Amino acid sequence: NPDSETVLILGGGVAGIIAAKTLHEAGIDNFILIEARDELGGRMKSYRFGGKTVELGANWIHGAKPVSGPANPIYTLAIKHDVKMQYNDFYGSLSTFDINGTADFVDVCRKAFADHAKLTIAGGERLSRSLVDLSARTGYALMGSKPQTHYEQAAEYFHFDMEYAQSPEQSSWIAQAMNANFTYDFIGGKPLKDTLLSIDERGFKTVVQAEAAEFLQPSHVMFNSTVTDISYSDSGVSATLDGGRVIRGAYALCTFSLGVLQHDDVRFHPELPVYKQEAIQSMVMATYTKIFFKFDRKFWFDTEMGLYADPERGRYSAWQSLDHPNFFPGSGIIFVTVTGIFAERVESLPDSQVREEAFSVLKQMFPNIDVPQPLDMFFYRWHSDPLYRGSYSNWPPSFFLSHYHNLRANLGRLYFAGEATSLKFVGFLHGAYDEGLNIAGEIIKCIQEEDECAPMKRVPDITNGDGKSYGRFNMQYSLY
Ligand SMILES: Cc1cc2nc3c(=O)[nH]c(=O)nc-3n(C[C@H](O)[C@H](O)[C@H](O)COP(=O)(O)OP(=O)(O)OC[C@H]3O[C@@H](n4cnc5c(N)ncnc54)[C@H](O)[C@@H]3O)c2cc1C
Repeated sequence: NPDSETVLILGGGVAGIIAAKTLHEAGIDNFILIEARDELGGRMKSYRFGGKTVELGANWIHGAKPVSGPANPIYTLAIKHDVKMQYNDFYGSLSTFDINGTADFVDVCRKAFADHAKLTIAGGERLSRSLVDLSARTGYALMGSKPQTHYEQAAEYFHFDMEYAQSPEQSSWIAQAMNANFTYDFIGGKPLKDTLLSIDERGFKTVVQAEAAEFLQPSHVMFNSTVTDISYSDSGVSATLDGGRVIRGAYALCTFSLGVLQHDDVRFHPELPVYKQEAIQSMVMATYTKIFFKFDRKFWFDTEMGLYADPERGRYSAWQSLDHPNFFPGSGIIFVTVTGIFAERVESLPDSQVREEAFSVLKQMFPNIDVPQPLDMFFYRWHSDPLYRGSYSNWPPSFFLSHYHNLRANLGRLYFAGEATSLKFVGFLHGAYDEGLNIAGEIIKCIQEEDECAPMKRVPDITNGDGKSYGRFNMQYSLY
């Protein structure tokens, strides 16, 4: 067993790897990284499909090289490790369809792009004036954007849900504005979508696997080790593995996804305090699912993206061609992305039904073509996987800044990090990176400077603030 000074890093995704690197660079090498799977990378998960490497999880570097600030650290690592990337003209290279085939509503999409920019700018202004949060739906309506037609709804879906994996009514306006402001450059009031797609045959995960190979020793990592229980106190932390083995450390950093924490896949001893549980259950673990198809030939659009307006908002709407000169020409691969509740529905269906439903959409998009049967189809069930329970976090309007502090706060020597604990970049790879770095920094302070071991900010009771104090009422129904 490791000695009592060991730092346990629970989870080998971006946050865990960057935390390990940060400890190493501070001269702390007695850490042990515990990972359930047999490789590092977490939600950077590649898969051989149709003769190519496709990405089931993260695929894009969003806001790679903002003019206004430092480069996205994932971009910096991708350059360092020579990961092959390609600019993805998500909004500019677009063909549009409806149930009767080609339908030109590119102008509607341009307006949706502008409306999304207005939402972001106005949300940023609310934030700087400390105005109360509202839903992005309310924000859109106040900006005059009220999608009615299937085209308007599909266009809004493409610009909003495809980023946050949930609808505007389910999403915080302020968090959306923060996310977009800190990730993308705004030039002339328009966000510059500086988005790169990894097309590396080694998989996008190379970004962190190659980085880890530079400093991780085999003795630092335990693969195929699923944590079932975490016991914590002011004097140490221990993790119990599936099978009963107990690993003890002086500190631990839990980087398991928000979904894992929400579903009690790991039990905590003592039970997590009520304020922590409230924070965990108040953030949302959204689902974003890519359904890959392989055909014997390409029969679809020549643009990078295809947007289909179904009468049901978000039903197999967003298609992306990988059989494109910029990506995998000649591959016969196309994928459709579904999000939110619809993605959870798709996960619950047998593969054959999903294949049939999506295939019938393709037939509607191309009524004049004898659409061939796909040779293969694949999608990953993120929502049901007990190692993730969803794809990434989305901040709902009922999540307050104090919840964020509580989600992130340490409990004695147990610390938390991951994309979900990032204020500026929630949901993103670079959010996970930033938090691996920040929280490792907290642990380092604690180890190296005894008096710096102060608890991180938390708010035990989140109360109604200005203008929202209802006064005291005697409730007719009472627990006590
Ligand atoms: C479909 C999809 C698309 C995405 N697209 C993008 C994108 O294009 N760009 C972008 O920036 N971000 C994207 N993301 C988000 C990005 O992948 C995440 O923000 C990031 O990878 C999270 O890293 P993490 O270290 O916080 O968590 P994780 O990667 O989840 O790491 C946690 C680790 O803990 C392990 N683990 C879990 N439970 C246990 C247990 N009980 N015992 C032991 N180990 C356990 C897991 O296996 C995992 O390796 C996407 C995510 C998904 C799923």
